[in-house]
Amino acid sequence: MAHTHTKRESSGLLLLIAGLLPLVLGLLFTFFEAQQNVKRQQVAAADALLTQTETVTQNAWDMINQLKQYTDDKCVNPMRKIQQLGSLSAYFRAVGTFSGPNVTCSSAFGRNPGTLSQMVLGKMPAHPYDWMYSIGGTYGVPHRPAVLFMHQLPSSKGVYVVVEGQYLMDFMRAIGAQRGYQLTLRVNGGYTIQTGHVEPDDNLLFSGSTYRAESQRFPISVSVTSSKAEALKNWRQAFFIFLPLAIILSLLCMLLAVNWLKHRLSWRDELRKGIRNGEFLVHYQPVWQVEERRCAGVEALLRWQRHDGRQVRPDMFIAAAEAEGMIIPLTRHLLNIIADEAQTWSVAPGFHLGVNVAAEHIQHPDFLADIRQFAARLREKQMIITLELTERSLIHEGPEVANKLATLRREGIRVAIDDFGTGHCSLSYLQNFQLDYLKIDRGFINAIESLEGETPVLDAIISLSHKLALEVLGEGVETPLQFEYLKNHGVNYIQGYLYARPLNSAALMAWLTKKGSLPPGTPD
Ligand SMILES: Nc1nc2c(ncn2[C@@H]2O[C@H](COP(=O)(O)O[C@H]3[C@@H](O)[C@H](n4cnc5c(=O)[nH]c(N)nc54)O[C@@H]3COP(=O)(O)O)[C@@H](O)[C@H]2O)c(=O)[nH]1
Repeated sequence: MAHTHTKRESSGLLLLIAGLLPLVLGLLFTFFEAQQNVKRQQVAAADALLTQTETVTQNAWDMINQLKQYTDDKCVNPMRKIQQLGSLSAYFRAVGTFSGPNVTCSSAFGRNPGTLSQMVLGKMPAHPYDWMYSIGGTYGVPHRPAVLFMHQLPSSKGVYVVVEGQYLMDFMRAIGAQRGYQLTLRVNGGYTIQTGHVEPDDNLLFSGSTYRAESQRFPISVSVTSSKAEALKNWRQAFFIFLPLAIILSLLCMLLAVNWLKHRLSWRDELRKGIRNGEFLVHYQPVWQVEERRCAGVEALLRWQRHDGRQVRPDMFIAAAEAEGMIIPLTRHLLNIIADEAQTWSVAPGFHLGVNVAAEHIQHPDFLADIRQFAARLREKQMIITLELTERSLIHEGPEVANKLATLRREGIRVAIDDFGTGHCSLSYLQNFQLDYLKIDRGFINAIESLEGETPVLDAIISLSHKLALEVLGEGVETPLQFEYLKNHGVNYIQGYLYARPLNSAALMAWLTKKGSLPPGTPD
């Protein structure tokens, strides 16, 4: 009951995860996408501002070039020309000439209006030759920023241009207004011209961010700061575009989960029903003993014949039984069938009976009891029971498994390692566990191509088995060549279609009488 309850809970959890996962992934995806989008927009805004400022800057330097011819004049003849240049050109607040600390000619204020420091409302930075600098205001327009361009000769005379900050600020506002950006522009480390305002953030998830960029041509740096609201808006847009897809994905995942659960449940139910209705059969595949030239015993292999006549492949239903926690009931059922059928057999004492045991069963507390009960039912027949384990069985709970196997071995049960070479078993396991047989997987047998040919892995496995004093069995032997090769290399047992296919109990008895002592490959 508790088991069913837990299963129901885990099914519910799976459905919940399947439904929520696409939504959560969608949230994360749109969150990062929105951040990238904000960044892309900031980069575009910063690029636009830099480009525009560079254009204005280039115009200012062109103007400086035009003004250079008036550097040495006393502002008598060029006055009109300078006034024209200053008032007719776009962007400029004033242009003029200077000599030492004094302005000699100004397009805005005429001849000798004052000093350069008075013009820029502060101390003039000491820069030689050509330089540019952003300032907070000028004598005529104290509260509006500007950018000052100076060309100064070694004689301390020179020409200047004051670019009107309003042009730049109008442009900055145009770029930033739509997205609520705060933009800054700074020339040569001077005054920071700023438009827009962004409140500082207190939200960790959605916060504003600042992108900074610099001109490659001039000492101009700009920054674009986005607000939390912009980040949220971008995320909302991305999420609503993604939402329908996320809902479809959620439904799809839930559908897949439901299907998977149904399939899973049906495997478990079907296996239970199969056991109840006696749909499982056991076939026995004979094993040839090379030295004694006779059938040494059989390996029991489970078969599932559905009531509608369909056969389910053992590798499929065994894997499903293992996945669904049904392998132990199924193996107990198998042991019961074998014990029932073996009562009718007439075999010599010492006849081998191999049974496949799953890793989960070995780790179960009832494992010893299950095997002992099985052995007790066969005691009269004096058969040798061999438990066939895969390498996987040895890896988990190693010492506990080793103890259980050692106990059973003391009671006359033998242990074989099955499908050797296909698992991930370290060779040390072969020493640590007390084993009797090593069954070489048929993949290695298939590699045999000629009697003289080299099959290095197979040869190494055979020689390893000999060194460890394990008896060795070749599985899946299908050709006389494979048989000869294995025989020549000291393999003790042969199992495969060359000798016999798996047979039901009655067919096995008939086969033993007729062919039990004929070597593999003898025609019918
Ligand atoms: N835990 C349990 N596992 C079991 C049980 N019964 C079977 N199995 C495992 O299922 C896998 C598939 O088994 P099956 O389809 O029965 O195949 C066996 C033989 O029929 C096949 N075989 C034997 N000789 C040949 C051959 O010459 N050629 C060829 N192509 N196939 C051959 O090999 C399988 C025997 O495998 P093994 O157990 O490794 O000796 C398989 O992994 C079974 O172990 C069960 O009751 N419990």
